[in-house]
Amino acid sequence: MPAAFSTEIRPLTEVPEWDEFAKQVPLADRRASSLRVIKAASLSVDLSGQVQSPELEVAAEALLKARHFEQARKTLFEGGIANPTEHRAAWHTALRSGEPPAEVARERQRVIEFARKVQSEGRFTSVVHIGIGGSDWGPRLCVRAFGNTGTRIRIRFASNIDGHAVQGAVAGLDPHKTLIIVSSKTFTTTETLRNAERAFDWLRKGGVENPKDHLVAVTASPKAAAAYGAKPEHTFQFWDYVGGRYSLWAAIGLPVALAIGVDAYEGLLFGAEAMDKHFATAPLADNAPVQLALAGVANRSVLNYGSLNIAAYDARLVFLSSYLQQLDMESLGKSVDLAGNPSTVPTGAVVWGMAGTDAQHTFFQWLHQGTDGAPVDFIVCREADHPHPEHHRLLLANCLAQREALLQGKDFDAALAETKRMTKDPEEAEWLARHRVHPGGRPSTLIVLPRLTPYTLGALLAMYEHKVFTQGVLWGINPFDQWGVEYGKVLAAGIGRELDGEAPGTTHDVSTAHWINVLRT
Ligand SMILES: O=P(O)(O)OC[C@H]1O[C@H](O)[C@H](O)[C@@H](O)[C@@H]1O
Repeated sequence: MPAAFSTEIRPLTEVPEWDEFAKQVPLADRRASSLRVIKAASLSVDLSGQVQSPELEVAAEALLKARHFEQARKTLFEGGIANPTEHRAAWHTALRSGEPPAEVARERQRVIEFARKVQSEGRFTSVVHIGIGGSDWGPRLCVRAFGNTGTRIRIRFASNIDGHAVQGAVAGLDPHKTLIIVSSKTFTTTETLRNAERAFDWLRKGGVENPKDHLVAVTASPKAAAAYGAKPEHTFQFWDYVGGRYSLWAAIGLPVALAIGVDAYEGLLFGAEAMDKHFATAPLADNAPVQLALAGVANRSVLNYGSLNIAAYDARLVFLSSYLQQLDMESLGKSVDLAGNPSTVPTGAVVWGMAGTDAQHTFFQWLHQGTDGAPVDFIVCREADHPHPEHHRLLLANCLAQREALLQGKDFDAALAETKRMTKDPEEAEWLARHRVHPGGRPSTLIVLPRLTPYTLGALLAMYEHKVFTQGVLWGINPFDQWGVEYGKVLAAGIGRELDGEAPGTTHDVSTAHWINVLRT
C-alpha cells in the first residue's frame, strides 16, 4: 500500500510539519496585501484573499511531503488503490483522458453515437432522467448551465423519492416521444428504481406498448440493468473505479450529450483533462487545486471555520453549490483517519451556497458580520453570453465589492466617521458605529472563468475534485468512501419494510419506534 494511503499513517497533530504549518497560518497575511493569481486550464484562481506568507509556503510544501502527496497523486492518476476501505481505485481521471483505457474509449464512443442517433432520428423529443446523488447532480448542473436548448431534445430530472418529483417530470410530455434514462451506478437505489417504475407506469398508461423500449440504462451493474429489462444496446456502462460523485465524466454525462450536444459533452471532458494535466504537473506553489486545498485545511483545521461558502456569480450555475456540496461533504465528511483513529483536527467543512447576487440578499449579512463567518469561493465569468453589458458590469462590481468588504472590513474609526455625519450626539454616533464595524480578514478565493463553456465548467469541477483529494491526503482520510450514506440506506430499507407491515425491529430508539407505529399502514 502506498505510504499516503497506509494504515500506518500518523495522526496529523503528531506530524512535526503540521505543527509548523499550524504555527504559520495565524501569522500569515489575510488581507490580500500581495496578489497571488494562479492560471489553470483557462481559469484564473486568485488566492490573494487566503492566508499567505513566504514562511507558510515553505511549511505547506513540507507538510505535503510529509503526507506523501506526490506519491498519492501518482497513485490516483495511475488507477492504483486510492480508496483503501473499498479496495478500489478512484480513476475518474481516466474517463477524460485523451488516451483512455480501451473500455473507457469504447463507452465514450457509444455515448456519442447514441446521442447523435437519437438527435438525428427525431423519434424522441423529451427525456426524463431518473437518478440521484452522483447520478443526478452532474447532468442537472450542466443542463441548467447551458440552457437545455442545444438540441431539440428537452430533459426533465426526477431524483427525489417524493412522488411530486416524478409526477412533475413527466407532466405534459408525450409518452410516445419520451426516453427514460435510468442512471444508477449500483442499480439498486430505492429512489431511482421506484421513480423508474412510476415513469414506466406513465408510459404504459399513455399507450406505449413496450415501455422498456424507451429505457436507457447507465450503470456500473449492467447485469442488474439487464435483469430490469434494459437492452444491451441501450445500456451504457461505467466501472467500480468510478465513484458516484465522480461519474459525470462517464456515461452519466449522456444527458449532456443528448440535450446540449456531443460537443458539449466532449468539451467538459477536455476542460477536465486540461485541469488534470495542470494538477499533475504544475509546481506545488502554482498548482491551483493544491493551493485551494492548503487554504481549505488552514481555514478548517487551524482557523476553525466550520463551513465553505460557494458564491457563483452566475445565474446559470444555480446547482453548482449542490454539486460541490456532494463532492466535498460526501468525500471529506469523515472523522476517522486511514489508520482507523479519530482525526486529531477538524476535517471536512459544511459546503453551502447560492448564486450571487441573490445570495447577497439572503445570507451575506452573516458572512460580513456574523460571529463565525466563512471562507467564500467567488466564481464569476469575465464575459457573459447575454446582450446586456450593463448587467454584467453590475454583476462583476457586486462580486468584487462583496469580496473586498469581507477582506478589508470596516474598522471602528471608519464607521465612526460615517455615523458622526449622521448625528450630532457623540454617544449615539459611537453606538451606531459599533453596529457598522466589519471585522474583515475573512478569507476568500476569486475564480474567474473567461466565459461559461463546457470546457471551463469541466476544468472548474475537476479543480474542485483535486482540491478535495488533496485535502483528503493532508488530513489522512479516505475521500472516496461514504459509509454514512450506506448506513442510512440500510436503515431506511428495514424501516420501509416495517412501514409496509413487517414486525417492527426491537433495536429502534423509543422515538423511531413510536413513529413507525404511527405511520404504519
Ligand atoms: O448511482 P447510484 O448507485 O444509484 O447511487 C446514487 C448515490 O447514492 C448515494 O447517495 C451515494 O452516496 C452517492 O455517491 C451516489 O451517487
